[in-house]
Amino acid sequence: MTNFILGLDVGTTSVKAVLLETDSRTVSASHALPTAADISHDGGIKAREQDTGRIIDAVNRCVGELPADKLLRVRGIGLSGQMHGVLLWRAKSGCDWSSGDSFTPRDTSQLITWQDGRCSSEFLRSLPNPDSHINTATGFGCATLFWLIRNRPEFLEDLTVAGTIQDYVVSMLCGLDGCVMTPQNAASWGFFNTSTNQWNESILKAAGFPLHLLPQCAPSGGLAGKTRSVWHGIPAGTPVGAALGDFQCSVYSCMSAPTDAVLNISTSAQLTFAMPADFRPPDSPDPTSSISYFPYFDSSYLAVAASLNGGNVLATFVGMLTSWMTELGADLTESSLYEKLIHLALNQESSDLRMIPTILGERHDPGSLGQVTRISTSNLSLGHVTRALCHGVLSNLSSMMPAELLGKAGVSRIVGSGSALARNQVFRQEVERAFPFEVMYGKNADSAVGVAMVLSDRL
Ligand SMILES: Nc1ncnc2c1ncn2[C@@H]1O[C@H](COP(=O)(O)OP(=O)(O)O)[C@@H](O)[C@H]1O
Ligand SMILES: O=C(CO)[C@@H](O)[C@H](O)[C@H](O)[C@H](O)COP(=O)(O)O
Repeated sequence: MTNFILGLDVGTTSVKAVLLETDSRTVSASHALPTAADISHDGGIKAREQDTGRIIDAVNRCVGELPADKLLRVRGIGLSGQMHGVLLWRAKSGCDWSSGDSFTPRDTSQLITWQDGRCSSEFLRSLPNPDSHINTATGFGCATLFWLIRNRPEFLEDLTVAGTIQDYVVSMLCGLDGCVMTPQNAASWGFFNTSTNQWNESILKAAGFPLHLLPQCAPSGGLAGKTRSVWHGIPAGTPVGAALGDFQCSVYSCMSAPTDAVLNISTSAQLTFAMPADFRPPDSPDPTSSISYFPYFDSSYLAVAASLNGGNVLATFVGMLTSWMTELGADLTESSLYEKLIHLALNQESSDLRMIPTILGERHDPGSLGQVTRISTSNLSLGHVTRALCHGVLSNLSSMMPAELLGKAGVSRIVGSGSALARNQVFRQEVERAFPFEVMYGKNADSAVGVAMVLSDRL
């Protein structure tokens, strides 16, 4: 009888769930749901937070949509999700299982995400130098926790455990008292040395960081525990993998040769290729470099241009138009707006309007925000603007990781993944124009499939 692995990706915009057949390694069922979890804040500290209850509600609904007979035959659960972010919860009371075969969050904070901008450059300069090759940026878990200790110490009083949102789900499913984190997610928090796979404990301690909030480290691809209860029909005692990074899992789902680069566009965007097996990163970070080296599996690394400005650029434009239309008394759903904008931009093959769409800055250059230039009377249509936005996202990525660099690394093909790329043909056209390589689009190429494959390969 066929068995399945459940793969779940808790993204910034949506939750994706897939059932992967263990024998054939094919996707048998899948479902995605938006989390609609953003909490609005007015200016001030540039906070970007999400409501934990809404995210978990989307996770539960998404899994609940999968075929019940197949959920009974799930033999392993893998989670990936948005990296860098942090939420806190109270040990032993982080969730409530009393409603039956699913859980709801109880004593938790909101999720402070990778898009958070509260750590200014001045604040980051006040932090100790890490013993890590990865530079600490705003939105990184350890930087956010430092900010909370210094600015909102009361926030940490009753909450005793910290992790990413995907680590939280794993802990709740397994009924763990603490948090288990893989190097993939730990590296994304900063102050973690990927050569020794250890936190910078002495550096953090000397700077007054609450060491008890550092998760325990587990290998990427290893197990965190077993489900403590039946969950949507999935039997109690089912093995659960320690959570992985969404970026590494999207690569796992579709990189089939060392000559492949992977381009993922979801809320953010990443262009990446695998470093040779013997590559070891430098001892210290280069804060001005647009390329970083993130741990993959078994001491290997991926070189990545991780852009903060991907599908969210278009989502912000759609959000802006929606609110303008509301103010003007018109009404159009977001999905029909996407459809119309994409259609209009496809009819506008190119534009002389120039958009630098870095509305969140970039980690290597946080001060460089978006710009629009070459505005004329003839390039103000929605087709021009949408085309220029999509072109700008790809130009920015190709400036962070130029084609020549990819060529020198031996790349001969780009594999596309992520739903923003899959759903937007204008993005796909711009990828093909930005890079002189064959571009192919992975079928089912995304993080939920990747994390299920990892578990299936390693269980
Ligand atoms: N109806 C739509 N048509 C085309 N693109 C869309 C649509 N809705 C959302 N998107 C794009 O998808 C992006 C989110 O992709 P998703 O894979 O859900 O993100 P994440 O994995 O970060 O949660 C948005 O930022 C937006 O660019
Ligand atoms: O910075 C990196 C990797 O270094 C990020 O891109 C990482 O993948 C994060 O998880 C994303 O920013 C969030 O992912 P997504 O929701 O945009 O898919």
